Amino acid sequence: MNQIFKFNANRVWRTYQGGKLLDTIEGKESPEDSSFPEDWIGSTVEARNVGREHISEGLAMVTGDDGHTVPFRDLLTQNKDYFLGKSGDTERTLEDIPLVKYLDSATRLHFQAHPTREFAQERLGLPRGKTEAYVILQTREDVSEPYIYAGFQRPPSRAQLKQWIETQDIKSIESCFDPIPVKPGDVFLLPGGRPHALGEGILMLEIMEPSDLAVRFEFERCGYVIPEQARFMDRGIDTALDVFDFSPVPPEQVDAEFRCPPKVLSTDEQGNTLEELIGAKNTACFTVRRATMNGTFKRNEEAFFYGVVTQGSGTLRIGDEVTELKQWERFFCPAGVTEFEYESAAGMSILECYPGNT
Ligand SMILES: O=P(O)(O)OC[C@H]1O[C@@H](O)[C@@H](O)[C@@H](O)[C@@H]1O
Repeated sequence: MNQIFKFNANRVWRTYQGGKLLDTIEGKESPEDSSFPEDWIGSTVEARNVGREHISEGLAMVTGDDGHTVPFRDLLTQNKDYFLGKSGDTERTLEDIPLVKYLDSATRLHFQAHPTREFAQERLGLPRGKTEAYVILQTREDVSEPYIYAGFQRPPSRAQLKQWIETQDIKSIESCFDPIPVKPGDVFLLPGGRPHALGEGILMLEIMEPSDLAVRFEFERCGYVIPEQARFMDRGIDTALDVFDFSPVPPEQVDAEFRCPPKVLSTDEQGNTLEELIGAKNTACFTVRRATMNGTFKRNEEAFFYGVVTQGSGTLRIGDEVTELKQWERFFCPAGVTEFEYESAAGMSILECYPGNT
């Protein structure tokens, strides 16, 4: 079996529309927006889609040498030591594996907030919350000012928000936010608790804690009504309101709070560069780096990671094993692979998504 696992598309049903660009990437004949706007890359997490419990979606499947198709996470648990490795002296578990998605929005998403890890553990009895990061890859040409909403610039009181949610006064809810402009290359970290909504026309790589927990406080978008059970994580509105971080993020603090300027970790005379996009100073939940190369780029890494080719093409070599990499392809590199080499004559850029420091 190859040491590097490549993944096929793994589209997941969501409450909003999008995915035309993902169809195009997959080479579909008539790309179109649909209720499958996300591709969960090598996912070890099952989607929570109320009303579709009879369908298992989210988990990535891989085919072993014996021809059997199994969930990728089953394969990982068969040899955790090799695939997941350790953090210091502590063995890594499935809960350390970030969930990585392509997300391609055709419409603005409904307003939502995700629990922090502490909230998930203390209040929901679940191991992980959903702090998430966005790496913007493309925006649609017909959307002139692509944006996201994040954090309350003008926070309402808890009682006020409760009333607006109950009466679905979306205009008032929206007035708490300013659109934050986004462009390809931008990186954001959205800690659990921060209310947000992604704008229309954005293709991004989303990296998050491995869960599918959301408080959805806008109940109808583009004709689709979110079922009651799916609004407040199957709890009441008061528990849902406890998820929110009401502290203000005034306009002049938005960048410092959410934007993550890349930090160059290393660069060489060939033009190979390794950057940290999300690191320990941003969150303990996961780490994201960008490797950009021209020619041969030798790498040493102790931790496992998901790699996503966002530009160009080339190869990844581990000893004699050579894996071809084309734009948009995605793969998993086990912790047991500590030395590898990227090679690209025409240039290639890879986003590498690692576990965090916890
Ligand atoms: O799960 P629904 O409500 O369709 O939301 C869809 C998406 O919202 C975004 O803000 C992210 O949190 C995604 O990870 C999530 O999948």
